[in-house]
Amino acid sequence: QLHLRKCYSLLRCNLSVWDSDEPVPRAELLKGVADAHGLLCLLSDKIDAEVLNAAGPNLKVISTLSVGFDHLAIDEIKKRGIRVGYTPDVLTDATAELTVALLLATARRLPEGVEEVKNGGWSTWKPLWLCGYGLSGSTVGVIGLGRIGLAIARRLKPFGVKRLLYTGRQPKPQAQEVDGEYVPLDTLVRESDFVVVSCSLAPDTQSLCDKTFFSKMKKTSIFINTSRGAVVNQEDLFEALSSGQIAAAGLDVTTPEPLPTSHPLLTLKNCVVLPHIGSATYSTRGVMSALTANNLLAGLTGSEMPSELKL
Ligand SMILES: O=C(O)C(=O)CO
Repeated sequence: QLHLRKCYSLLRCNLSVWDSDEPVPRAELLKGVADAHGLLCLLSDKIDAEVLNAAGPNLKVISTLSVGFDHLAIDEIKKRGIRVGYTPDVLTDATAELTVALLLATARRLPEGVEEVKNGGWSTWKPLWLCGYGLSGSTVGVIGLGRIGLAIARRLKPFGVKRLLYTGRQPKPQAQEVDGEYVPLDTLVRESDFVVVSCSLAPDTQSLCDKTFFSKMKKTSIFINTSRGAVVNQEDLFEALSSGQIAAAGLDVTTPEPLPTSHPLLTLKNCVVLPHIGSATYSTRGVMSALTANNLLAGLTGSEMPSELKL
C-alpha cells in the first residue's frame, strides 16, 4: 500500500507492481490487472479486449510510458469510457537526436567501419574505401512532420540540407521554420536523398513503405525509420537493400521486437538496426516515468491529466 501526495489530493492506492525492467508476462498481466482502477503499461504491453475484460469495470485510466499508442486497442478503451495518459513532448529531443545519430551512422557506414578496425580489414587509407553519403547539399524527406519530425528537421538543416520535403495528412504552419515544402508522398520518395519516417502507426501508415515505395527511391538514397516497425514491409525492404534498389537503411524499430538474430536484414552490411532506443536517455526516461505516474494519479482522482490522449 502506498500513499501518494499530489498537490490536489492525498490518494491511497494498493499497488500491484511488476518489479523488473523486463516486460510483465501476459499471464501475470491478466492476473494482476483484475479489478484495478488504473493501469500503468509499456509500449510492449498489448492492451486489448482480453486485458480490459480481465481488468473489469473498475478500470478508469490507462497510463502508458510512451508517446506511441498503437499497442492500445483504442476503440475498446473508448467504448468502456477509460481515459488514457501518454508521454508526448518529453521524449521529442532524445528521439530526434537518436534519429540524427542513426542517419549519420547509416549514411557514413559507421558500424561497418568499426567492424573493419576490429577485424583487421583496415589495411591502409584507400580513396574509395567505406565511402558513404553526406547531408550537405542534399534533399531530406520527412514522413510525418509532427513534434518529433519537426525536431529532426531542425537538427538536420544546419548540416547544409538544401531542400526539406515533408508529407502528412495536411500542411503544417510550423514547417516554415525549416523551410519545409509540403509535397505528395510520391514526390518525397522520388526526390529525397534521405527518407526519414517519423509518422505514427495507424491504419493508413501500416506497410506504407513497401515494394512500390522503395522502387521509387533513388539508388543512392538512405531510408531511416524511428517510428514503428509496422510502417515498413520488411521483406520488401530486404529486397530493396540486397538488390541495390536503395543504398542503405537505418532502423530503430522493427517487427517483431526484438528482431530475431537470424533475421535476413541482420545479414546486410547496408542495414543498421538498433534495439528501439529512440528515447533512451537517463533523463528522458526519468521524465517519462514521472509523467506516466502523474497521468495515472490524475486519472484515478478524476482530475485534469498533464498529458491526456484525446480519444
Ligand atoms: O514512446 C514511444 O512511443 C517510443 O517509441 C519510445 O519512447
